[in-house]
Amino acid sequence: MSQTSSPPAPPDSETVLEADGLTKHFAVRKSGRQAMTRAPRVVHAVDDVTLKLRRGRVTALVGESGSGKSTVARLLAQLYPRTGGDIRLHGKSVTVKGGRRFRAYNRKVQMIFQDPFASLNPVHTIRYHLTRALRIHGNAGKGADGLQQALEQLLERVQLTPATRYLDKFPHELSGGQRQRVAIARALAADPEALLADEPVSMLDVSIRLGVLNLLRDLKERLSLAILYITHDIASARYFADDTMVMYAGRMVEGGSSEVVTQHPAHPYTQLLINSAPDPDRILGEGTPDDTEDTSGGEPPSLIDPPSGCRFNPRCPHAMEICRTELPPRFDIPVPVELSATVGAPVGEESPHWAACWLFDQTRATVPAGTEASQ
Ligand SMILES: Nc1ncnc2c1ncn2[C@@H]1O[C@H](COP(=O)(O)OP(=O)(O)OP(=O)(O)O)[C@@H](O)[C@H]1O
Repeated sequence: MSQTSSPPAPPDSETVLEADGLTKHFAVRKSGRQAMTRAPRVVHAVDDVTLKLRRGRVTALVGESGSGKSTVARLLAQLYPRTGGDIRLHGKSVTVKGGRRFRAYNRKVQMIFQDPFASLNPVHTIRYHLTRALRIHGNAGKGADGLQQALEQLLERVQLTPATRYLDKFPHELSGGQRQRVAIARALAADPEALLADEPVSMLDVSIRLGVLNLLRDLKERLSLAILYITHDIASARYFADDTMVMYAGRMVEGGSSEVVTQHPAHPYTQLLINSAPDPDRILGEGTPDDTEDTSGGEPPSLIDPPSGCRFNPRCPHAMEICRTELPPRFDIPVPVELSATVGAPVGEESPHWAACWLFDQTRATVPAGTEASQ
């Protein structure tokens, strides 16, 4: 399988959407006597997540089930209020709760969900769904001809041609891949700058996943979209994403260029993910969506009472005393010489590879065997 062919982000690559210290705690409902006696408890779904989505680039957010990926996407889409942190669109802080301001934000930032069948109303045709989206966002053109032209252009953009073959069909008359293309077309009706794609191919038949990812990549290039690609499958991140961020138990643990993160994983959790999903060709036709789930090497912790220090420490083969008590900051990791041309210079103030892991604290102990690949 070929890897993503995008060049490194140029230093001036424009940040469309960014999260800074994003945090979301869900209140846990207490029942009966608990309500009288216990202090309020929360699920630490997302803690201190910082990321940037840039024009014309795909950023993958990878992690096992329950790590907080969907919550990050929903926070970025302003579907949930956040507990803390900031969301900036073109550098301006935005908090919207609904109404006109939400619609204006939503015009720039669109979300695509995992299950295209659930996101399309079965009683309405594709024409209805797309017309509604075009009208809401003021892109329906002038008169009946303008609308028809806009509808056909949308379906052509997602490679459903001739458009007239699909416009008057109902969702159940389309295949899963075609439905997901319609869901993408509906998102494009807003003419967005950022797309938040929450596991956009994991419910599709393996034979058509690659086609949908290639379509998203094509749209990224033609429309200069900033795309967040959420997945369990780190192999597909290497194929599809320019940059990859790894999440564990609500926190970001590693990030950088996809090539370096997937070929020279630094954080022991990323190494575990890669070792349990070793076949980069699986996306092309082997296995099922559930195969991508990593369940090896222990269980993720409770997010109601997460471990202190590094949240991965109870599962980590290299855990040291400090890992149990102190939260690791991000440490920059040198890019291997053979990849430095591909990965390019750091973008702005950012490192092309970092890990939140005490193993990479140069002022401390030597790096243990098995983690030296990216040193
Ligand atoms: N509305 C909610 N109320 C309470 N807890 C929630 C809510 N939504 C998510 N959570 C919890 O937050 C944590 C993160 O969930 P999230 O769905 O963001 O993870 P994920 O990485 O996207 O998982 P998956 O890949 O299974 O979708 C989980 O422990 C989940 O149970």
